[in-house]
Amino acid sequence: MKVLGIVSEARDVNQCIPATQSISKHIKGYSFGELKEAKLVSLGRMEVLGIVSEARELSQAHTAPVMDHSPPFLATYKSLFDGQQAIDTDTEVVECCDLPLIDLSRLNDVLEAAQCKQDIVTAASEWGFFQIVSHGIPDGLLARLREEQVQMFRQPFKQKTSEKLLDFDDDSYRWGTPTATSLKHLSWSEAYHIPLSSSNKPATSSTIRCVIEELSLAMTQLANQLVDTLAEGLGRDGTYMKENCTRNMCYLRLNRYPPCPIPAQVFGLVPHTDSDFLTILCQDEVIGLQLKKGGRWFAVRPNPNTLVINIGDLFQAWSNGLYKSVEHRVMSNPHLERFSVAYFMCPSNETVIESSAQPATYRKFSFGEYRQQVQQDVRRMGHKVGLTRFLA
Ligand SMILES: O=C(O)CCC(=O)C(=O)O
Ligand SMILES: [Fe+2]
Repeated sequence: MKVLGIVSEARDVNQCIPATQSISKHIKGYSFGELKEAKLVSLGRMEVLGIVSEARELSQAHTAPVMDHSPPFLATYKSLFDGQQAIDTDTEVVECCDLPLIDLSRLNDVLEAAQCKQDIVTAASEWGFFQIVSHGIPDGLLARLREEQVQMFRQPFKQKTSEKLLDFDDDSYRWGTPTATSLKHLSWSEAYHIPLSSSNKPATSSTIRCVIEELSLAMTQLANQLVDTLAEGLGRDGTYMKENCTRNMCYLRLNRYPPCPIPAQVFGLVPHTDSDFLTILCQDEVIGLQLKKGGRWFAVRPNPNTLVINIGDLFQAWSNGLYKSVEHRVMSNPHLERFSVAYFMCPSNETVIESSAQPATYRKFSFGEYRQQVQQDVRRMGHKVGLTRFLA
């Protein structure tokens, strides 16, 4: 417990560092969340004290004014903060969990392939979430994207809101939740939302452009491979999905969760399910992602060496509820910033989602219809209702 005490001192010291440049970097590559969650009592006392004094030095060196790259959450959403309740997650006991881990290289081994496919189907049915290794996306490519992502978010806030991101769409930069009417609907995060259709425009020579192009090709290949396996598990083939979810229908979202001074009051990303077939998520080492399983919230232990896969609403409907689109959220963190990248596998608006199983749990609907309903619910009620609107 002594170490935890020291860590909390480190945490207080870290609070003084305006840029909050991940204390994880100063605690031997562990984020504070990990230290706390995993109770890494094996860390030597002297080592931790050394880190604390390093943090102190840093705090003194960083007496610069507050960074101008973070969005003005407190000022903009002031009316929501006045007199509102906390989101009340502090009273919940949230356990840490490891997602089922699947080594995709087993798919290429004649002896292992069938079991590997079964593991994917089981994870999609029981968890709606799993993590993968040997996924074919080069580590170097993911690292280059992360570098570019950090640079993009480090631009002054004004520049992010006023400048078009290269030749991507005008409104690709988003922050907070403009539709929020209460604190529980506000997300303390910023994002670049990039439709991959814009990849078809003539490529500029910018690095981010090239990285996104390369990554989206690799992600599409990976998503197709997963979809083939998951469709096979339903006795169907993946052709329908691959034909309708072409790369130019998909999205990439670059997320940043700035440190939040009032973490008990606001989420980093509000609880939601994804409105797609499948999401591929690449997170950093900072804890934050939580998912609901059996009515309880679990914190996903971050593993930057894996990619996280989660089933979206459309797959749940198409599989007649066999695969689960599970509610998830990101907790805000008072000290650490967090980055993630999500690839959303979406079909065209005209694509009709219909289960082949009988009796069907959901009526058939087009993706365009689903999207419109989600937007309408968010506008009118402040939150998404989702698939229950489409019960048969
Ligand atoms: O940042 C994360 O870990 C989750 C992001 C997410 O759920 C989303 O963008 O839909
Ligand atoms: Fe999500």
